[in-house]
Amino acid sequence: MELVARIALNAATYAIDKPYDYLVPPQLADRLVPGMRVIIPFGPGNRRTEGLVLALEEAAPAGVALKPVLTILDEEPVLDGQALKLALWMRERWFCTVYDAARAMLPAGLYYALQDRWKLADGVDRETAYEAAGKSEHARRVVEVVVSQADGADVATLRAAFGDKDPNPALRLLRDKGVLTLETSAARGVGDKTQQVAVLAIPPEEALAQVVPRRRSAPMRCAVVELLCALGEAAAKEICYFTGASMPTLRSLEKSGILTLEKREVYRRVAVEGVEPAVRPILNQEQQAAFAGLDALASAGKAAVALLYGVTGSGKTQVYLNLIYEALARGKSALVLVPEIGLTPQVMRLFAAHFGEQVAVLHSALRAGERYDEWKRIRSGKARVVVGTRSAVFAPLKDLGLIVLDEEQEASYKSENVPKYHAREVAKFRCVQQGALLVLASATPSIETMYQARQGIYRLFTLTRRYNQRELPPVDIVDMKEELRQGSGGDLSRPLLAALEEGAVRGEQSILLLNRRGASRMVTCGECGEAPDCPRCSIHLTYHSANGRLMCHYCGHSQPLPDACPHCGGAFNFIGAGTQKVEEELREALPGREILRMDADAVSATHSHETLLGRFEAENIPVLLGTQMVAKGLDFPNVTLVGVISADQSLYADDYRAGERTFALLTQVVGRAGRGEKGGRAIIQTFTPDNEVIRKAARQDYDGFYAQELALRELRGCPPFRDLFIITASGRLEGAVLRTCMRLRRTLEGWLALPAYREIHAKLLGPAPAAVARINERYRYRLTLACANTRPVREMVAALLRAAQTDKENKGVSVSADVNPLD
Ligand SMILES: Nc1ncnc2c1ncn2[C@@H]1O[C@H](COP(=O)(O)OP(=O)(O)OP(=O)(O)O)[C@@H](O)[C@H]1O
Ligand SMILES: [Zn+2]
Ligand SMILES: [Zn+2]
Repeated sequence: MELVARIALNAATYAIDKPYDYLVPPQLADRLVPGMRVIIPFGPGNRRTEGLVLALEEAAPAGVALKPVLTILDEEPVLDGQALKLALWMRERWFCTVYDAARAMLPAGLYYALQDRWKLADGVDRETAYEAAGKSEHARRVVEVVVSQADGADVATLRAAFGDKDPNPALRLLRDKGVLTLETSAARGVGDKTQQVAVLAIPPEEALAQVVPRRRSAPMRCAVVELLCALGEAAAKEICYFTGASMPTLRSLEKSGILTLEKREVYRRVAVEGVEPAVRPILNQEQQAAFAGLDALASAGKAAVALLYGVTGSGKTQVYLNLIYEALARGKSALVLVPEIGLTPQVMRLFAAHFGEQVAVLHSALRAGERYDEWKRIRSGKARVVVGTRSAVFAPLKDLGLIVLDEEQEASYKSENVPKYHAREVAKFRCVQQGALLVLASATPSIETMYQARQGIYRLFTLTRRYNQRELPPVDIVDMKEELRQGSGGDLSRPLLAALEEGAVRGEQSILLLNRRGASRMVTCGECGEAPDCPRCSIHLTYHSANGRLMCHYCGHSQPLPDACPHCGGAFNFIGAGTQKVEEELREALPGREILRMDADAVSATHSHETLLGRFEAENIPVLLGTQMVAKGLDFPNVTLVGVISADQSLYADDYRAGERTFALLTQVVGRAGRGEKGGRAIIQTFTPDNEVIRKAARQDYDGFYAQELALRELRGCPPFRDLFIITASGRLEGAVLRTCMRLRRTLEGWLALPAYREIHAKLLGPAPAAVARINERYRYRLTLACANTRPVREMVAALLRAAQTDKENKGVSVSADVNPLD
């Protein structure tokens, strides 16, 4: 019998991603565990590549000799058995490789970079090497480069020394003669951080007896020992700081056997400072009822999904804080996911106040070291409550009892990069694995989620009232067409301006939402109407005031704003009410009133999100104007007016979720008003006052919106009735991309006619150009397959991708798939 490791390859493409068998040599057998990464030879040239051990099996030697595992990279497995299963499931579900999934699950600080180095073989010296190179000029050059580098030459160095010649034939020749070997080393992105801790090695009395009599001659030794006797142990750095001693003093005390210096791991953390501990919230009757029902589910130890549907300000957060307290008391851990835009300093403080050091925070803005260290705190069990954005769904918590997805309808839960997972689905899978409860919380649940709840698949808990019986604010709709007719041409209607002024006079505050992504503006020529395009994408460039440049959001291209139109020399206009333009209009209309602008520009430049919001509250600034950042989660009691400057903007995008997004955004922002004792109101400006989505949002009529939207989805064949598999082909040559798409379409048509797939009842659409037809010089066309997301369909799509990737006719075209994309 021999020990065989089944290994997923880092370098595998989707078409060849499967477990590969390798022999585990006896000297590695007792260390290797599934979930560890290894270095293995792969392919005809036996290139060193990184692999992940999925399983180990005893097997009778097969006919062919297996290649061996060369090196183990991890001391402990980085993924446990459940995480490995999750990776395999993600592969099946989102058409990615196992390694794509594993990379999403691990902090980048754990990634290895493999480096190949050519060295002289054991026992070979320079002379022998030159001898072996003989007269070949290339071979002599190779030897020269290799011996000039202390620990061998990497490929880049060799290439550089060869100019445009290829060093590989010479390298192979010398390797075959036994002169050179290729070694692969692995370097990790981020190392563990340690600090030295001094620990008293003998009882305090003995230690003092040794140093106190010599206080005169060695005052530092004495001071250090006295401090240590008081503390037992302390970081070496701190001892030096408090006593003025230096490291040699500590080392000499170690030599005398009085103390020992130990290396301890420390965790890099972003401290949330000045947070007073909070007490567990006491719930009102309605909250208590929801909590009791949810807690019964959580304590049953069986996997379940629940929707906590509650109007804005009803206390959903208070309910799930209580659930976390209960989970911790049962010895379980808890995970709370918030949307990208929702992880505000307010939220971080809230969790720190309740759970202190037990909280770990994971989000994309952390530095690699911080992220890696939080990951370790979670894995070691030191942190048992995790708050984070999308990728935190993979946090390596043990004994998971509860996952909460706050604002579960948010688009940022769906990854737009490979692997294109949805955090809600991953959370569901983890809850099934662990027998845990998944709570989806929202005032405006996604249509899919509410549908599942109404079908009885998810349990439904409802909070109908705002906390303290506070009324939801009344909402007025202002028809901007009418405003135009009356001769007011700006972005701000007269009723809105009047309400802003009234609020300011009373010393109250207002929030204004500009419903538009980012702070960027489009630029057009006032003479010929041309708008500068990105040279690499089929999209107009937008102007960024922070750096004064035109930029492309898709490929990152940026260029200075030309003085004049390159076509006709005309002057540029800036269109679209950017926040800055509205700010100017506001300043004119409300002279002497302070206005705080919060958008990507204002936040990134000098002030953080937190300082801006802190000022808004502390200085009682009358008006806060911003993009979507101001719509969600903010809780300021003195805000009595909310205004939406342009409700229409997000409504007429051409994807099926536009209505849902707009409804949620309007409902959310209206919910920011009247949270305190004074009550409040909201004003929505629109060019389409009869639009049902806007009208229903103004009435906060989710049920009405749901009914209307569900009927529309059924008619159009969208989720939850059908899932959309989007197969995208992209490449530099438009014709080739289109031909690939046509071939894929014919293949699919053929398959769908087979008896095995007849049950699928799919609707096949396309090829059609993607919404942005060219990105980064690559054309993109897509096919849409609308049908229920079942195993046979996924198998069919997987087979299509594999066939597409291996078909020589598709050279230069890459093909990928996504399910229910949100863009
Ligand atoms: N049981 C309670 N005890 C004390 N304060 C409460 C309680 N329930 C709610 N509140 C207060 O009411 C406000 C709204 O509560 P919370 O933020 O939990 O609501 P939410 O439903 O999560 O709101 P949103 O959907 O708007 O984010 C907060 O200021 C919160 O402190
Ligand atoms: Zn022009
Ligand atoms: Zn571009």
